[in-house]
Amino acid sequence: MDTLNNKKEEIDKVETILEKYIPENELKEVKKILYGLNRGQLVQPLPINKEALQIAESHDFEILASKMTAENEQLRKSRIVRIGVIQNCIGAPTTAPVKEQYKAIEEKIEKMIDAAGAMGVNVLCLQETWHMPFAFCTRERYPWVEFAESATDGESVLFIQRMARKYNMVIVSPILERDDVHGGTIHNTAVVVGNNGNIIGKSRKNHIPRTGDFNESTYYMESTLGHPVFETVFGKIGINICYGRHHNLNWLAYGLNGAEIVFNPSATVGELSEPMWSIEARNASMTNNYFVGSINRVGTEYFPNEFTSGNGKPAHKDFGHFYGSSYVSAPDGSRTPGLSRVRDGLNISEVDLNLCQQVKDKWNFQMTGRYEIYAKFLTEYIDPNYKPQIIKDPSMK
Ligand SMILES: NC(=O)NCCC(=O)O
Repeated sequence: MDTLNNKKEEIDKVETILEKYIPENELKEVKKILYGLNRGQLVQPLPINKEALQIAESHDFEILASKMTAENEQLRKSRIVRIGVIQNCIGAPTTAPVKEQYKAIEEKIEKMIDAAGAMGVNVLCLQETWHMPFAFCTRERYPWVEFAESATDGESVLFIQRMARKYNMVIVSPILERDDVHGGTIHNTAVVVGNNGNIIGKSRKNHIPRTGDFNESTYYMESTLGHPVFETVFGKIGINICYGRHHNLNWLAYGLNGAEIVFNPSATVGELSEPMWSIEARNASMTNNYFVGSINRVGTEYFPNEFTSGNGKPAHKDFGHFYGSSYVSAPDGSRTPGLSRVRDGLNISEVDLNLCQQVKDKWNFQMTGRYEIYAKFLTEYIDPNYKPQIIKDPSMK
């Protein structure tokens, strides 16, 4: 069997279908409802230059670009940054030697970063454990743990540092990390590389899934690093890795620590989560008043040995289809179109970070949030003797 990519026919994207079947004037209204408005108008396309288009065309990936604006202020200058998110399928079968698999992905990513560089992207994020297949369904150790690498001088980290330096770009690089200082333990980590190629720090996955084939707790534990926000020359950045997007308090913590952009590098499949994909991160943008870059891998990855999900269904060799659809959502509730469900792609958004404070000043969630009552509630709730506050209708038997 071909262990590389899509075998089943998958639709490319919802946007193409809407554009194909809905008349132009009605489409505008539909888009307003589905994608929201940025300062009273649909999120506008940003012109893509020739160089970036050529790279995308000759290396067979999609490139999208949008623009979201903020009001001009009297005292603060606009803070325009270009955010990029990259999605990709693996580059070689999961049965190829580890080094070969890594190199095949690195080659693709290099071209996509070149295109981001040509478009003047300032802050870029790759998908969850971008340098390897998402093999955590298998529960096998080898060869998958051999992809794990040091967050300071691993092969992919050195590569990303080179690219960051080349394009004066902050790059968030989500990897499988091997922590040699702590007994060679493995973590699901995002390394934050500054625009000078320096390592600013790292964040780790806070919530490890316990659902379906996502057997990740076989490999790594929950982060103990909190909710770090990295202050960079292009804004304050947090990283909420994949399954953390189902946890509202996780999103909240990055917001309370001052994030202006939160990335959600993910690996998730159609049947499990696709209806939730366009809602959760966008909701987090609105309620916490920051931009979110949501990234999901593409393709179907086949593994050599069968595994089960513990749900009575037959054993199988793949997770299902990773549906891509990476997009950026804004604090005002608007969002960009998504990338393809089946192709590699780079989605760029030019944004004004001043929008974060402007939306805070409009909605006042930070003034109306009752953090003290939630803190009290949670303190009581985690007590083993907690009694739920339920008032029962006395007329019920
Ligand atoms: N990678 C990962 O955490 N996936 C879990 C599935 C999901 O959250 O949709």
